[in-house]
Amino acid sequence: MAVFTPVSLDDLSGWITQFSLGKALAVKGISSGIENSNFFITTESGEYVLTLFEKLSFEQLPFYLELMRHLAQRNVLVPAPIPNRSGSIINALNGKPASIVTKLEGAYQPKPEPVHCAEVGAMLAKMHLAAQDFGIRQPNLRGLPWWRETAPVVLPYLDAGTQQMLRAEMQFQEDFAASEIYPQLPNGPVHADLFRDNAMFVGTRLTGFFDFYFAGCDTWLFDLAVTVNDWCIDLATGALDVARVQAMLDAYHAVRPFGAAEQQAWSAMLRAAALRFWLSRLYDFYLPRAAEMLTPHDPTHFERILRLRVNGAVPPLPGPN
Ligand SMILES: Nc1ncnc2c1ncn2[C@@H]1O[C@H](COP(=O)(O)OP(=O)(O)OP(=O)(O)O)[C@@H](O)[C@H]1O
Ligand SMILES: N[C@@H](CCO)C(=O)O
Repeated sequence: MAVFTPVSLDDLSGWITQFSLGKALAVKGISSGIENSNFFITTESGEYVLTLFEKLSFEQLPFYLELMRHLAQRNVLVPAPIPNRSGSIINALNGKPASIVTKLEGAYQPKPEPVHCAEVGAMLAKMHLAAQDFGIRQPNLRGLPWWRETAPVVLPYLDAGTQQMLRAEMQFQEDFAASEIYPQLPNGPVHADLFRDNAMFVGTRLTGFFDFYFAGCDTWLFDLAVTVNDWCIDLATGALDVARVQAMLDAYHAVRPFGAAEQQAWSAMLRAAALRFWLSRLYDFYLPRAAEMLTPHDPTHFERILRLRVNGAVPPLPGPN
């Protein structure tokens, strides 16, 4: 259920006149997604996606939507927000902030192969470079300060052995963040949630990344680690698939070569990326919030991934050219 605020063709017909998109012809609710109300809309000028933001406010939205506009203008494959005739990309509809963005072609790839991972790696590097001069700064709101707040809240729900693992990983990440390596890692605006269901493909051609609503400023390597931990694993076990990891890392490196500090930080960053989603899934599982938690994601998936990243070897980043 992903339409919390309904929009009729009548509602849309009046509202759309502020855009240069022609008349509204159709509006259809999108059933996936748990954060916002999303619709495919058809106007005389084509197909678009309309989003009504259920939780994010007018003040919070510019970071995400202006980032998408910035990236789209630099040929990074992301949905482009459509401005109204006054240039505004966030406009109230049925009492909620709303935006129209271009519709990406294709579908998400549930079983990515090395060729898909290479496309994603190259575009991710391009995105990091293109976002460097983006003018609005917002930290990753699911970064270390949020882990510090959240770990004590979920700890009481875990058995003693799992509590011990979470405490140990928090300490490891505190030490890593305070190390000499950490400040040497390049950073900037990142997607921070680039799972396989947040990118579209037509065959093996990537058509774009979407769902930027966890974006924030963080290290580029963290973004890559989040991406590798979802795209390049066997979903059943969490084990890394070396061919997919290699394809993604090589393609990223070809666009934006890794530095020495990043090579040293890689294994710790894969752990950080696993910890971040383990914590959010634990929180959503044990402290559900009304309708959005009808089907909470399984936290043990990221607990398994974290154990593997702590105990197993990980393929290294490609070296200097
Ligand atoms: N620009 C786009 N082009 C094509 N399809 C899109 C676009 N934006 C969203 N969609 C479709 O709408 C669905 C829901 O969007 P999204 O995943 O952003 O939902 P959400 O509720 O905002 O977030 P979440 O994934 O966190 O629940 C996507 O799975 C995708 O199929
Ligand atoms: N990608 C997140 C969901 C939030 O977008 C997860 O799998 O836990």
